[in-house]
Amino acid sequence: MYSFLVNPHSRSGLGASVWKTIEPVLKEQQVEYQVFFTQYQRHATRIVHDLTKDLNTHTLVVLGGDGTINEVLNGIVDFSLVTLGYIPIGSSNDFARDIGLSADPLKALEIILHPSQIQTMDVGLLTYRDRQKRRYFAVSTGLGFDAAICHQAVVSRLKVFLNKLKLGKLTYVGIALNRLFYNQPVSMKITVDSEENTSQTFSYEKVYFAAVMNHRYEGGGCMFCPKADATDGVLDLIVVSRLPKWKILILLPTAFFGKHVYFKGIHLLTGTHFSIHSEKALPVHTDGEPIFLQKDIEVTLAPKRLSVISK
Ligand SMILES: Nc1ncnc2c1ncn2[C@@H]1O[C@H](COP(=O)(O)OP(=O)(O)OP(=O)(O)O)[C@@H](O)[C@H]1O
Repeated sequence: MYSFLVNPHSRSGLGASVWKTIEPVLKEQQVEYQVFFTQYQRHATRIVHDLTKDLNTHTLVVLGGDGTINEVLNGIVDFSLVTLGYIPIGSSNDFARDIGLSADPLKALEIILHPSQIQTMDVGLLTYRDRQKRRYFAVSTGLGFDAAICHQAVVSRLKVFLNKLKLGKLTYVGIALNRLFYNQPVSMKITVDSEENTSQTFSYEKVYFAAVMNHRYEGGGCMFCPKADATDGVLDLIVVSRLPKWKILILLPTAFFGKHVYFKGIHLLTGTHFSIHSEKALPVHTDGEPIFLQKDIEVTLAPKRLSVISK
């Protein structure tokens, strides 16, 4: 039995119309399925928690964007009991981009119904407020400028307008320029635990953002950590610091090709646990979904991995 989680609101309303093309195929192929439509923010988490708390195996199929994937992850009671299928219809789709999932909903559905490859993927775990609060992430979590863009995108009318023109990705470019102008860089102290159980602390001045990535892309195709691999058992960190704003304007387009790594001021590290302390409270996101301002976050890997239909 397939359980479909449909965010009708994804890409400003595309979700509902895509479902209308998916459902006839399921009926025609006599697929056993149930469907849940999300009605409000974080509803997907609640639905998935209720579904998976029976501790049976489940195949969950998400029709939405990275934000819906994030909400679904945070509802799963035991990752090892779930197989995830994904029909990417969001604005940024960074999770799908790295796995190479088809952007054509009917092709993606065909793969989900007849999979030839299931990948076991790492899941990231963010904790904050002295580990009292936690959120899983599929793609990345970040503190600073990248999260400020996500915070702004949630309230942006620009996103709705550009999504209607099928140019949703441009939302992030427009908002990035705006945030770059207003956000001031800060100092950060970052402790990284490596795979070999060594721990090192680094201090950075004038940091625009620090992002811990499980996949290579965030922000709608920026390959911030070109070596990130969601199957390697480690997380990748990027810190962007000590760069004049005009240089960041030049750097950002190069990040679409992973060429930003050659700029002085880009720091890349890998590890299994990161403690990040910022001089000031900054916006935080997981998979593009905003979390209130934080000064201290910790990022690590969830103890269990998730099976994802990839081909
Ligand atoms: N019925 C609903 N009405 C309003 N918002 C909803 C509804 N269902 C889910 N949401 C919210 O929609 C937000 C965005 O969803 P999603 O990530 O699927 O699409 P997107 O923003 O277009 O894509 P991306 O995250 O890839 O940019 C999530 O924060 C989710 O909580």
